[in-house]
Amino acid sequence: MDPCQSTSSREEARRAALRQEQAHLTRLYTRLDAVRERAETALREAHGRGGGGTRQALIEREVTAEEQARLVARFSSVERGLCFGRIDHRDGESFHIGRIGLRDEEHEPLLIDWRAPAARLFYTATPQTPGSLVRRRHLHTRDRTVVGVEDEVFDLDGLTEEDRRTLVGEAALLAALRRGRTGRMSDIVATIQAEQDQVIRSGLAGVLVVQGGPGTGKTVAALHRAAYLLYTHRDTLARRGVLIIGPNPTFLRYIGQVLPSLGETDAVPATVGELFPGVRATETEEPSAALLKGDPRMARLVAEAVRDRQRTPRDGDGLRVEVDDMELRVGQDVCRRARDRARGLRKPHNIARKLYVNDVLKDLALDQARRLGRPPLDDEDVRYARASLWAEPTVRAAIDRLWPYLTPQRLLTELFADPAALQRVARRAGLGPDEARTLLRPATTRWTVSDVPLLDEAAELLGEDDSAARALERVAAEERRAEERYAQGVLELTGLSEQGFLDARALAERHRDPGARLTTAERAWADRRWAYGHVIVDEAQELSAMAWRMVMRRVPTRSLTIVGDVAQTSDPAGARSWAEMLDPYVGGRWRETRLLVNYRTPAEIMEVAADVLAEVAPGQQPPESVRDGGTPPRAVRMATAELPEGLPRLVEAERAAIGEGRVAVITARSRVAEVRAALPDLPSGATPEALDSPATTLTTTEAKGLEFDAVIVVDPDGIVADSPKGGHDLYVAVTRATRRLTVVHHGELPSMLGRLRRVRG
Ligand SMILES: Nc1ncnc2c1ncn2[C@@H]1O[C@H](COP(=O)(O)OP(=O)(O)OP(=O)(O)O)[C@@H](O)[C@H]1O
Repeated sequence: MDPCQSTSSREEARRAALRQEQAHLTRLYTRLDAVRERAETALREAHGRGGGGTRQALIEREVTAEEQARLVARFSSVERGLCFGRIDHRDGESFHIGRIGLRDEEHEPLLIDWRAPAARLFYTATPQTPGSLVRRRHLHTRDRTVVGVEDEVFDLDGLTEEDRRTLVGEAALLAALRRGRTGRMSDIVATIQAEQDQVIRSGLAGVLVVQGGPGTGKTVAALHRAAYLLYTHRDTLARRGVLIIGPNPTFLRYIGQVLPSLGETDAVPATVGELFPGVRATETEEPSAALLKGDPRMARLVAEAVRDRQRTPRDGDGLRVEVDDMELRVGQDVCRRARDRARGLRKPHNIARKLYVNDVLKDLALDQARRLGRPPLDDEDVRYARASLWAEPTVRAAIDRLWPYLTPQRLLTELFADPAALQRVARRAGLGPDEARTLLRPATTRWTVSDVPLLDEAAELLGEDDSAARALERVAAEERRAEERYAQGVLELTGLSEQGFLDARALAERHRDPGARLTTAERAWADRRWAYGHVIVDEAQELSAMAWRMVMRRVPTRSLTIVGDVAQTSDPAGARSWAEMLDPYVGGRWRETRLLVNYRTPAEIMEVAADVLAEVAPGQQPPESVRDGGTPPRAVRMATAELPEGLPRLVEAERAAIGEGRVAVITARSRVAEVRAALPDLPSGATPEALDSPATTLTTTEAKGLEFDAVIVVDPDGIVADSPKGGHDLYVAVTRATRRLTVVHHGELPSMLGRLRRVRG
């Protein structure tokens, strides 16, 4: 802003800038309406063409319909905030920046996609390093109207006379940060900061770790990175998909709108508890069990559990089976040899089982022939006899006892419910008797989040007998190649290959059968062995060593973005350092970016959080707040007996204080029942309504990654005492607030919260 401008000339400048930008915005929306209309018409026509015609016509119609539907969805998703910025270059060229790229009828650019290289300076230019920019302008719009503009001038002399007259200044970022929370994370395309831009546009290959304190925009930057990578590497990533791992279902709902609002739908969100198809675990373990189940020694335990199911008969007589009133026998030594031979294959248990079964069946067949007085069997006779013996339920049952076909679920359910087997297997895996007892539980217990990596580990070691499927797949692969060659021809004919939305393989896949019409996300979701093109792990500090083993199997290319804060680790099996977690997989070949500015929590609250951090993780640096908050954070003393009356009163007062925003009451897992009883009308953090309600109750675990206008933390001592990482949980809890923080305590206020202003309840 030009300091010499008087108030009235500033107002005049503002109005002129608004008029200028409104004219361009109107043009943009007119163009958006036109391209959307065209896509809708094309879609209607494609649907209207009926089912007849040649194969070529059928494929063309399919291509058109799918692509036009995709375009309609994309154009509709960018309606809000279509254009949010403009950059002016020294050579007089100027570009408007928006959610998507648009060109006019003459193919001249009207709007540059925020992810395109031409938009980069909008995010990275600073007064020290402006590049070729003379000005950056932020546009504030409501529906299709420009309601504000804000300029940063890098070179006043570089502006034209008219531009100088329309200079306007106002902090776009701070305006965005002060907005009341809606219960859903919003995109930040308009205000991405330079340090975040580096994260977003970092290359696809390799492992990028984004370490940063609470509120530094790690999550939001990672989501924009997903959108950027999908835009820049669409060919690879649209086919293989991007997996986004978050700490719990509420968090995934919280971030769920960001990518669709950026026009991207190819990402697959999941918690660790959902990564094993067919199991959807949400419950967590007691800290001691969670710690043990996350320990890398569990990989050995699972391996030993599998070996334990590859047995030889205990009876010195070997295997004895009744078939047609005759007892057949196979000696113990023969069974042992068959077992050793099958193990020697070094194949998964269920695959190696075939060899074992064949060996034992052969000996049973020989024994049967001997007992029936038949002449020696040739190979053909053996094959026949084996097949008919395998059809006998008694034979199957006997062999199953020695080398059963196992699913991961069966293996672990039976292991955890069998004290003797657990002790035996644990001893062989190097675990102590007490540790084995920690794992013991009834067979009816539901799967927990910590069980899921163990199921995945078991699935790797057990394998599936898919030889028949593989034979079919070989035939299908040849057919597929022929279809792709054909589809490539169609794409070239329709010109769609140039637009880059679809490639021959994707087209051939979609056309082949109804199953293939599933989206990438749907196919990936159902397939445990799906290899993603890129994986983003949020709140990554919470993942145990066993969970990392599972995640790494999902991304053999090791193209990952790992987002987290080791100072916020609350899972007992979580990370103490990134090196400890990552080195086993990439041997030191990972790059780290640190985000240092807190965009969420006002400075007054962050000072309190910094005291907590100094106590629980000395040496860790808290991030610096970008803004002051006004309301000093406070402590309210309330006896436990007063909670039923005092808490609802407090929640009401906070709601009144913040107006439109959201209130959260956060407490320890051990206190949450009591707190929920005092606030029966509030939904709990684990329910789908939690985010849409004006107020909610959460445990510290459920509050991970979320934010609220006002936060009431109940019983800080209880939070600290609740688990070995309780201090870190308290740090998480006090850093969830965007405006107001209240701590409710019944005893003495912990000294690390001494900075809070004490008030009466
Ligand atoms: N450049 C930005 N412009 C506008 N808002 C931003 C920007 N960067 C971050 N924010 C906002 O700051 C808040 C915190 O961001 P985010 O949740 O991504 O932080 P985080 O580092 O993941 O935090 P935590 O570790 O505590 O979960 C969000 O409301 C986010 O939208």
